[in-house]
Amino acid sequence: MIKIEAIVREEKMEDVKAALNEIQVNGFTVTQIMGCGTQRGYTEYVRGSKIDVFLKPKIKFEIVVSSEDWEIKVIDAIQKAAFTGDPGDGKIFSYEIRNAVRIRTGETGYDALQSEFL
Ligand SMILES: Nc1ncnc2c1ncn2[C@@H]1O[C@H](COP(=O)(O)OP(=O)(O)OP(=O)(O)O)[C@@H](O)[C@H]1O
Repeated sequence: MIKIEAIVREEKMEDVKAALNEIQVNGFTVTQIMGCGTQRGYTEYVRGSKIDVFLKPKIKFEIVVSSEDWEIKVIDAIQKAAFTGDPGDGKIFSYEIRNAVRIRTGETGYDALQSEFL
């Protein structure tokens, strides 16, 4: 099993949700987070006042899939949906995970994922 973490712009949350629904991934976690990338430590003017911005609000998606084919499909969908071409579009990470458990049934591993599409 592979976990994909995608950190995207707040305003791209609905587009990414729609893209995941489109490819029939409906099990995922969304969290409001703060983060910084290469834009770290720049200056912004808010209502005439200068502020040093370090962390910016972002949205994190977490999706666990059962195969590399699904990993590619999910990453491709997120990349297209979250893209603007401007700095700060975000990052996608993926890594292997050891196990999953469906609490209701006790199923583990692949069986614990939503088997009708993964
Ligand atoms: N090396 C990293 N480790 C963990 N999280 C990271 C890392 N780099 C970026 N992030 C997370 O990704 C978010 C988005 O990063 P950001 O888009 O600014 O990346 P970037 O590499 O600077 O891209 P860009 O060149 O498009 O600005 C950050 O706010 C942070 O939450």
